[in-house]
Amino acid sequence: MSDTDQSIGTTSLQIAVAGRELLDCPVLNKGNAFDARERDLFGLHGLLPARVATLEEQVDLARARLAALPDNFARHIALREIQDRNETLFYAIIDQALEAWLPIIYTPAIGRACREFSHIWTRPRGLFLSYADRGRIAEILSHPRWDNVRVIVASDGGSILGIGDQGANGMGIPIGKLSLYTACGGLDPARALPILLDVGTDNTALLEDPEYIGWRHARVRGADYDAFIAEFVAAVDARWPNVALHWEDLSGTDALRILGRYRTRMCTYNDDIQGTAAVTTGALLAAIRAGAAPLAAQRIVIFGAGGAGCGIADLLAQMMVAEGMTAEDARRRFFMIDIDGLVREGMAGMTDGQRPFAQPADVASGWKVADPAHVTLAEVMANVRPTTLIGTSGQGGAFTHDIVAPMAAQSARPVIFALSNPTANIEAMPQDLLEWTQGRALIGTGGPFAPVSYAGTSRPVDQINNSYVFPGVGLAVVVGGITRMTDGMLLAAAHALAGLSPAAGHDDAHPAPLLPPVSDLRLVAMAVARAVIAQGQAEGVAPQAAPDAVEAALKAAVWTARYRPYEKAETTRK
Ligand SMILES: O=C([O-])CC(=O)C(=O)O
Ligand SMILES: [Mg+2]
Repeated sequence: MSDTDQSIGTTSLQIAVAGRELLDCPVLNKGNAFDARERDLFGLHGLLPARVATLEEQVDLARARLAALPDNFARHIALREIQDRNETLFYAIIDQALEAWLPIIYTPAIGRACREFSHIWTRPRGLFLSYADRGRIAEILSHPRWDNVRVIVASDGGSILGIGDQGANGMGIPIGKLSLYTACGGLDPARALPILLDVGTDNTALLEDPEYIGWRHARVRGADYDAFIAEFVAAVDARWPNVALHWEDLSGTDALRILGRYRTRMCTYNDDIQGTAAVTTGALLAAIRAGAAPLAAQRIVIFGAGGAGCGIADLLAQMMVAEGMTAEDARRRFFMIDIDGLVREGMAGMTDGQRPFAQPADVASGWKVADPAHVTLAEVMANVRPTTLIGTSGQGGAFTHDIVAPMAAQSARPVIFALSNPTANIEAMPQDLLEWTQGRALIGTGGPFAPVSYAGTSRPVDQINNSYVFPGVGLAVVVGGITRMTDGMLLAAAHALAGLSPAAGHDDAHPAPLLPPVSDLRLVAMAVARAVIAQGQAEGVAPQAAPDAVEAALKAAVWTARYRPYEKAETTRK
């Protein structure tokens, strides 16, 4: 298969398979849109009905069928089946109306799709590498089918969205994230590889489900788990030296440990930690432009001190330092709350990600608290009087009226980002947040919400989702030849995102969103990619290239959902 010149619609692809094998290959299949010439060339006569359809006709028909289905879960399943049959058609369906389709192919529908993955799974996609396969990972990866892979999303299903351990059912997420790499970042689907590292599960409902598709075993942990990951990473690195290895939805401590271990050795990043941090940082920058307290005056409470919470604190602190604060002063601005309450020095079980943000052991000595050994969110809120409250806890409804309302009394524009996903796990509903703060809060959520009305105005709800960042990062790696993902590049992504914010001219009469709309995610991915490549060049982790050349390469790399004419490669098998 040759690369195509996207600017010339007629550039053809050299195809080395034919007949039924061609129809069974989702990245090449056109269904009944193969024309007479191609039916001749590839031996498709008889395998397809006589009428030759266009992509547009296929899209219209599919959209009508999808519209007739009872709900978005049914649409998710149907779309995934289309994707497994014909990827071009799948992306053409969701093209043009990303805002409408994202909640169906991704969050929140994907939450239920993961819970029920064993029951809706029909065809193989990507790779399931189970612990029982250890010792032969390199062999499995060696299949020529994967020769063109440039971006891998890998999960062990340990902490899917806000819904916890889903074992092998977590495969829904690598598949979904890679769909967004293509839909938003223009990644050629032939270069995408979703991987589920099946190390067992501790989810008893799954272990007891006779239909469970995964390796029926308690989750492997500790040194055995790390050795399995090490074998996987070494095999990936040897097979694809320039691949982007994206980790997703590992449990918090595994996520931080693995990222720390490998990020200096290869181009690898963790989306929950770094992607979420970059989008949150970009959104906070935008909120500050819209009237939130300036960075130097921010006090930030983060409820949920796992990978995402720690990643957000880390990147925000780096931004504060970049703007002139000392590292010590910056760290003290954060109040992280985990299962054991406010994270303080000397606490048992503190993770490496939490340690820099531990408050002094006696921080609460002058506060009124019920149990000094466990300082709660409500107690922190009452005593710290934060300007920003961020939820990464997975605990639906944790931000109650009593937690939130006092913020409005203390700051003109409190910032509240309730990021947990899917909808049942969100810390507070946007409508409530606005009402409890008399419409003054600058709010954001992790998933999609319809605009909410407050005092006669309709207010869009910003989706502070890492899909504003990772598609652009992937594009940067593929086009820019990036070899390491640095914090500087994440900050550059955050600034690029804030640069597109509609919020700069915000006033009370004309409330504007913090982030550009989801329908602009392609534009956002381009801006993020540009910024990440420029920063990578400045840091010496990407080859130098003139901005014009980068721009041209970015445009040329973007895959679009249309059928290209096929020619027979020399080696076509019939
Ligand atoms: O997937 C999303 O929508 C955001 C995310 O990474 C998570 O919640 O784990
Ligand atoms: Mg995630």
